[in-house]
Amino acid sequence: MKILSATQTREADAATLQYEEIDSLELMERAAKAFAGWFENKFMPQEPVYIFCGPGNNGGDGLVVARLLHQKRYHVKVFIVGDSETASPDHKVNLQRLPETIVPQIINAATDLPPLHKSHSIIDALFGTGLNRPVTGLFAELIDHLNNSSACITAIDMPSGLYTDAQTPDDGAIVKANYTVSFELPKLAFFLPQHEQFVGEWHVVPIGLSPAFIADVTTEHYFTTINDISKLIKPRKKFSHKGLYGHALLLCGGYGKMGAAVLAARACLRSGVGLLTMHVPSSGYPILQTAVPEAMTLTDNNRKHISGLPEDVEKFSVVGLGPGIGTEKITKTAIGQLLATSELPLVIDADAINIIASSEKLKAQLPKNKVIFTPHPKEFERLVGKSKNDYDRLQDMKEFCRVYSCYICLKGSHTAICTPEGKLYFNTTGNAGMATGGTGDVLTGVMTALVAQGYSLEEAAIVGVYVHGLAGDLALQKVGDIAMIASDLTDHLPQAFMALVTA
Ligand SMILES: NC(=O)C1=CN([C@@H]2O[C@H](COP(=O)(O)OP(=O)(O)OC[C@H]3O[C@@H](n4cnc5c(N)ncnc54)[C@H](O)[C@@H]3O)[C@@H](O)[C@H]2O)[C@H](O)CC1
Ligand SMILES: [K+]
Repeated sequence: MKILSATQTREADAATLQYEEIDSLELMERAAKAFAGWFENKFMPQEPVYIFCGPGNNGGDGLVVARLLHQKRYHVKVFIVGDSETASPDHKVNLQRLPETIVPQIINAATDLPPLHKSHSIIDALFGTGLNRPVTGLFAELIDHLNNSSACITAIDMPSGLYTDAQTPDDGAIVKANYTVSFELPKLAFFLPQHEQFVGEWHVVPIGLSPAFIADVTTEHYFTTINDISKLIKPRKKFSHKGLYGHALLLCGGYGKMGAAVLAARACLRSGVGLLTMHVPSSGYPILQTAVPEAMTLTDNNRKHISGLPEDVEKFSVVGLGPGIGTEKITKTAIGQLLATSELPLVIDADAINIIASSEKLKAQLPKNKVIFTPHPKEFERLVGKSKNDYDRLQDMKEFCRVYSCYICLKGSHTAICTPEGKLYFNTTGNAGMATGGTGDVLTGVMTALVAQGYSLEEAAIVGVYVHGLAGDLALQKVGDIAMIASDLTDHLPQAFMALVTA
């Protein structure tokens, strides 16, 4: 699904009015109704609701929400900041439509700020996608007041003060919402880790923005949904044999880190690969043969580290490398040999990323359009460099993928997948329980298996990340986030793939 910019959201808004021949008041009513529906499911009518409205249509939404919640017997108080003479037309109309029993309180100075209590439920309707400068002055004082209270804050569309799709200047105040309920599509800002404290838990409610407009609009930014991903899943053929599903090679493991190889191998096998060969340091032989009997195991000449490659590397469909391998010189030499002699697609993780990051020569040897990197933020920094903020990091990632014609999956709460053309997909599965050792090794195994089966690199990257997170979400229901370990993900891959096939 597409992520629209603030400008495109406004255009979608206008297109919807035109196609549906409705006026903007009706769309505002729809948006507020969708928000109020969400709110009623979350908060009981007994709790006093304080709604803070700004001068634009976000404030207008707040006024409609006040009317709708009042009808549902919520105890609503409305606060309007500044001069309502300069408010947007739809804001003004909905101010008139408030029931007589709701008398808005005007905030003209800091002394007008109401005391707040943790039993209050706050709705932030100050600014939405129309924010066009950092929030300062009285608005900023109000935002500080809200942030310093212990009341629960729900933002309409955007946490006020946060730019929708660009870096917010440092001098602007931003609401720290517990929940953000946004209209139709999530905003780019929601996917960036630096905004977690402002956006809180985000939800999207549909308001019927024109599907035709959304289908036509061009963007580089996408988020993945179960429908997008299930369409990409390749059904198994009836007259199947293992030769149809590729032969993967995993170069993984080191002395004391053979578990990484086991995790990657099991995940690879649970993701549909036809055949799997492991190449591990020789001390890993009994471990792999015992722990993963389905995989074939080749041993390196070195006992502790990978120092070379198997013969006939070209017979494999894909190589996954990195988990547990360390950064010894001999291992670096082996990777150099792989890059110099093979044109196979590669899934590169962990210390293989660190090794490549440390050498311009190796970077220059990366085969074009054949590499997926799966770094966590530290590995990303070594590979691509340090970025000033999350937006710059997206630009830096696009630039790196363009220069080296590669794919990057930057792992995080919303893993970002970048293509050589600069397309960015944000993943929507996964949870904090997955922040534990070995889950990255599982991802390497999953993605390697998908490439082996003939998924394009773009498909393997977005499907792999999605199914890995979905396995984590399914595991969450059984073991919770605190006790979750990487093997729980592998154990839930079958259920995750089944969910995608039947979606
Ligand atoms: N398509 C949709 O999703 C719909 C969205 N709706 C809601 O409308 C807002 C956007 O409304 P808009 O009037 O364009 O902008 P805002 O309310 O966010 O604010 C504009 C208002 O505020 C002034 N302003 C901007 N920045 C600042 C600042 N830093 N300090 C002070 N004042 C500022 C600006 O000059 C304007 O006066 C969207 O988020 C939704 O909530 C519709 O209701 C339904 C369709
Ligand atoms: K808001």
